[in-house]
Amino acid sequence: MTDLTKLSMTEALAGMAKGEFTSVELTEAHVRAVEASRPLNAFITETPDQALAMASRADAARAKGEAGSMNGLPIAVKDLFCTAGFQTTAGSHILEGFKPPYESTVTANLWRDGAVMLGKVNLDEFAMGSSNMTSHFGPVVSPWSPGTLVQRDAGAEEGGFLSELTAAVRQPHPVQEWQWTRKLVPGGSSGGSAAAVAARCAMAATGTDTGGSIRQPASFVGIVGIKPTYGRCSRWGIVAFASSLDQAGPMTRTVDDAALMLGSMCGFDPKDSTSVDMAVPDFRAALTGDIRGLKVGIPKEYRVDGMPAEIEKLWRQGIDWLKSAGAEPVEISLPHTKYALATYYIVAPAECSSNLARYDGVRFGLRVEGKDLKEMYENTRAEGFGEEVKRRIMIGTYVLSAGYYDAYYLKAQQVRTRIAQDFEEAYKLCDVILTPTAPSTAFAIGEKMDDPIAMYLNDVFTVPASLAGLPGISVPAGLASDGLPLGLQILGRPFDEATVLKVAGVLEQAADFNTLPPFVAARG
Ligand SMILES: NC(=O)C[C@H](N)C(=O)O
Repeated sequence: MTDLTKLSMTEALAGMAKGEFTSVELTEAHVRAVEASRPLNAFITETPDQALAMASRADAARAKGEAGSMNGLPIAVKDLFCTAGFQTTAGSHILEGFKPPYESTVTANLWRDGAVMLGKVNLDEFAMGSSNMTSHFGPVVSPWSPGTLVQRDAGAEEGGFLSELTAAVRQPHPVQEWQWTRKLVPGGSSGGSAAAVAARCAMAATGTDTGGSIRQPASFVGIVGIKPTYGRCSRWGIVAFASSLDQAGPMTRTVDDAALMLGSMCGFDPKDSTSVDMAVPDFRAALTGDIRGLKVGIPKEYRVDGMPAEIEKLWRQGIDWLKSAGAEPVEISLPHTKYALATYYIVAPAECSSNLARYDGVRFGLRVEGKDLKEMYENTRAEGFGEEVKRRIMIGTYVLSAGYYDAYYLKAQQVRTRIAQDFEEAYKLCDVILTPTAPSTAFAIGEKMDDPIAMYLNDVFTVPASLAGLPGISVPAGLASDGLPLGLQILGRPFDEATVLKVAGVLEQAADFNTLPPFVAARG
């Protein structure tokens, strides 16, 4: 029988429709893969019982002819989405043990369409980071990290304290252990989502992207990740980081899967005042492969100093691929790009400082007592938040404070408008924009942690579209000379995810990226 964990979601749907296997079988295979992938630390909470119960319901629905668009597909959920009755931590100590009494709209939509929940996956604390290193639950290890599978003879090792008699009757059994030579980050903040999908333990995962959190990890682990237009997916029930930027989106192994899952996740939701009441197109139908005559903008300002030659080369390769498919590259200018990072790292912390004020020890999760109410607040927040979150709360509080508001926050909002106008102008000349997703391949766990600015630079190509609220996708485009994946990013006009996905499909075909991460190749 085929290895069910290697199928794409659309292949699995076809297999289940033909009766080749059931959702329960598909889910069991993934539950085993989740267990085998524990060395990656991708999951904060595994929910195998829930998964199998949902899978049987999906099989029953299929038998009755009531299969939804995601029927029976086992997926992972970033631990930033509230899941009713299941711990939702946001990767933070302050929310440890918090079981929401309600379900986020995005996950509710996925369950409505028959998807199966394998568990909740790790992330940077409150989605603040580009490495998954800021999680209270420890870093996630990328399945691309080099290492070897070691067979250890457990029986023989235990021999030390077994009597000779027991040792004689006991059969030594081999234990498989993965030994890392170097541990790499999966990117972030949706690092657990990225690792789980790349490691073939989840067929897909939900992610969220505030300044690149879906696209950068997708690039680091060689998968597809789309951040839809701001307002396309409901933010209701997603733990808020920066409300004017946060967007949910799918992380998958193919563009077709991304189109399928996005269709299920999005849609108007009256519970989110920024949700846009607009029909959801059939995203899969847009994947025609026909991009003849389409104008692809190449922003000259994205040639940043110090960008490795390899990334530049891959970008050129991407242009050639689209050209041979009949698209027309045009040079465009996004003149305010150089202010995007600084703008983002004022706006996002400002909103975070306000959003995170609610964690006071009274309403959710952790409470650390003190001699009075004020001391209880201080103790709870001092113990509950990690370093990066505290840094952002402090920056945010500073830029919003009297005397600095005009100089920082207001100015940043004005620059944000300029950045959005740059894109408006550019889209008069082109239909989509092609750029690299990230300025490097994955780095080692521990690197850049003492240099926040170096960490923030990861977002240099992703934040401009976030500030402008535009859709963007990262597609795996190849391997760099260090053997690690690199992605290319396609940005589109507001609510034109269909074209973004169509172009992504063409890139996907041209790149034909199908290398398995070493961790998966060793698992067999
Ligand atoms: N949340 C995100 O989109 C990630 C971004 N690197 C940040 O730390 O804000």
